[in-house]
Amino acid sequence: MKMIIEVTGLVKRYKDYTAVDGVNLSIQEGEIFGLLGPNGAGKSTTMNTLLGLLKINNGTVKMFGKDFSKHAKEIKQSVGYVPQDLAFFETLSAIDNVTYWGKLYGLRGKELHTSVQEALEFTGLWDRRKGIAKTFSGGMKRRLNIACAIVHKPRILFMDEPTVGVDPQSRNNILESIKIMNQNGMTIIYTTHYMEEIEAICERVAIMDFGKVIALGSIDELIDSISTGTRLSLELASNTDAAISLIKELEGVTACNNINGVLDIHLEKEERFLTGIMENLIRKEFKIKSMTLEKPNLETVFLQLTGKKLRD
Ligand SMILES: Nc1ncnc2c1ncn2[C@@H]1O[C@H](COP(=O)(O)OP(=O)(O)OP(=O)(O)O)[C@@H](O)[C@H]1O
Repeated sequence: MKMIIEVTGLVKRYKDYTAVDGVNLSIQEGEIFGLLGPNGAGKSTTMNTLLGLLKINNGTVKMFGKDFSKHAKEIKQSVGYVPQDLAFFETLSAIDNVTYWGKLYGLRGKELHTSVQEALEFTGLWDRRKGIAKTFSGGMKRRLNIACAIVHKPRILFMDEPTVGVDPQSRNNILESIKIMNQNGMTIIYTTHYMEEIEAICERVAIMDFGKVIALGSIDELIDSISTGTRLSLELASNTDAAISLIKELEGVTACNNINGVLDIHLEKEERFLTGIMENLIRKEFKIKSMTLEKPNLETVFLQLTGKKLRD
């Protein structure tokens, strides 16, 4: 697998405060790589150092196999950036904004014209190309932000929380377009504190907290790495306490408590333990009124590693 970004021992300090503290990352060409972490974890700072927007205090960054500090100008030609804050001119039209960014990246003439049209078509803004940016809805502004970032057809696209403040439909549109860009060969680095977005689009993820990468791998690998299993909430028609005695004895059950009349059951990971509980309850003629199942996810991984929730 070809590494398109290699980061070693990255440190970034703001005066005395260490915002990025010895980060190592290897990002493969063609993947959608997620940087997940709570507010202030150091995701944007990491991204901004990789983009050369912030000077690093220590460590090395290589992109396309080249040392960033020596080949910054050349590398930047093949990199795009969708910043967290909207980065276009409010008083210009969509087409003028994207053309401006295309020119900044050195596009001219027919190539510029075609690339601008493609970027606006891809983001669904071609029909509104003459509209002034400040009159656009939140979702359209986010899409314009993306169009400006991809006009020069970068090989790597950094996206810093590109769905902040958009409605669910626009969010889904943005996530779908990221998948299409990726299928067309673009490597995407995506930061968010929404675990659901990472689960929807990313192949691998680095979880950050206090400037450090505390876990790195595919979503399945990270979930497999923790001991927390499935949690089952079960409401029975009657005989809840009798059910507790039964369930506690079953294989794979690590805890079973009565919380306000609802059974809170913690299970080891395998599916067969859940089947075992159901079979036993039915055999003993317990009547189930309702049940919910909570499988471990990236939030659980974060909780187990740090003792806190992603969005605390
Ligand atoms: N210019 C700055 N000067 C001083 N401290 C800063 C500066 N920028 C960021 N920080 C601090 O560095 C830490 C990491 O910030 P950063 O923006 O990288 O986090 P983040 O994970 O991207 O958070 P968010 O999800 O809120 O964007 C925070 O504690 C933040 O307050």
